[in-house]
Amino acid sequence: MSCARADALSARSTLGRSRRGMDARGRASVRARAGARSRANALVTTSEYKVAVLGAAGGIGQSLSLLLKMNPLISDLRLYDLANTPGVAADLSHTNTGCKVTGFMGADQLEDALKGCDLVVIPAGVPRKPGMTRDDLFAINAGIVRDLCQACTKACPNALINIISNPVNSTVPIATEVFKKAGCYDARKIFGVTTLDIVRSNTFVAEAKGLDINDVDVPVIGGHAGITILPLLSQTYPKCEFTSDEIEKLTVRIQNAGTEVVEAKAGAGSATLSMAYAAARMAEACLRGLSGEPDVYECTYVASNVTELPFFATKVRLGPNGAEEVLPIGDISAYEADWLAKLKVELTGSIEKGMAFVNN
Ligand SMILES: NC(=O)C1=CN([C@@H]2O[C@H](COP(=O)(O)OP(=O)(O)OC[C@H]3O[C@@H](n4cnc5c(N)ncnc54)[C@H](O)[C@@H]3O)[C@@H](O)[C@H]2O)C=CC1
Ligand SMILES: O=C([O-])CC(=O)C(=O)O
Repeated sequence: MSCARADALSARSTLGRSRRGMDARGRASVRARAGARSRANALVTTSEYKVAVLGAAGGIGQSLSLLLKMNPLISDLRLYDLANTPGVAADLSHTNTGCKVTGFMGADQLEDALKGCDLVVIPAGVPRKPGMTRDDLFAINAGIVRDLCQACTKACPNALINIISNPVNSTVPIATEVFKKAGCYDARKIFGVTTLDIVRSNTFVAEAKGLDINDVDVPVIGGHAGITILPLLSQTYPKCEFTSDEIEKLTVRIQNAGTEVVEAKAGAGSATLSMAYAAARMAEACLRGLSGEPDVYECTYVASNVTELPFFATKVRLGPNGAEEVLPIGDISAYEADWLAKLKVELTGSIEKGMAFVNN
């Protein structure tokens, strides 16, 4: 499939972009109200996914858990954190959606939270404060992601893993090495969640060009930190003409958008609401792929042969086994090629740092 075709499909097929995701929820709720038992049963057989959120009591975790509780593809939602999950779970359990929610608290309950899960979403860890880079979080978050992934290798070795905890450029290699060591690594199942970069790019481009936000799709490749975030404005769908000034301003804004939020929050953390929204979209795409729905695409940071780097974010086709196909970068402009050369140097260092953390 050509990249342009994949862009077009992706633009129509995911939660954030789409009226389609909202329609699916609407349809599920109408069915429930009508009490159409046989149709509801048919729905249940294809919608019984078990999902765990690790770090569920945090800024991202709580909003994300609410969005996942509203997703008709999920029947069983497990909320794990070091503290406060009983309260978050009790609160969410009062919402009248067809999904069971259970809180798990403390390391003793981690494996119970994970048992039988199809998808594990990990926003556990500390966020940035003004003046910090994402790599400054490595000292704390690397160990958190390693330990949580070790528990996944025991309790749900076949689950898809969506890693949000920063620095994503290093935490995905960490997760990979943990699964390799445990003898249950499947490159198709570990994802760094870079969806927020796509969500932001689509928003900023739609605003700048006066486009319908529901129609815009900007692929973002590379990684998820500063200059490793590379929006491919030359591949914007629908096709758009940008001046060089627009390209420079949009690219730099997208690369620094996380910092824009960190500074606006002035010490109270980083993006949580937009991140929860983006993570819910990625989780839904993974589940739709698992369910056998064709043509589900997202840009995400995965094990990749697209460049000489072992991990790289490009558009990926999601299916019953996870990342069924990692799509190539496609044609890019000279401006983008310049950034690509620079980002590879930084990304290589972050990947090596993550791998060394587990192996040395
Ligand atoms: N991939 C992306 O695009 C983005 C990633 N992030 C990252 O997400 C992470 C979480 O951010 P926030 O939710 O704002 O932070 P937060 O501090 O509000 O929440 C983090 C939660 O993780 C929990 N936690 C810490 N250690 C844990 C462990 N061992 N097991 C289970 N839970 C544990 C904490 O108790 C807390 O509830 C940060 O690393 C942040 O940098 C944030 C925004 C975007
Ligand atoms: O900037 C941060 O620290 C959080 C993040 O990854 C983002 O918002 O993209």
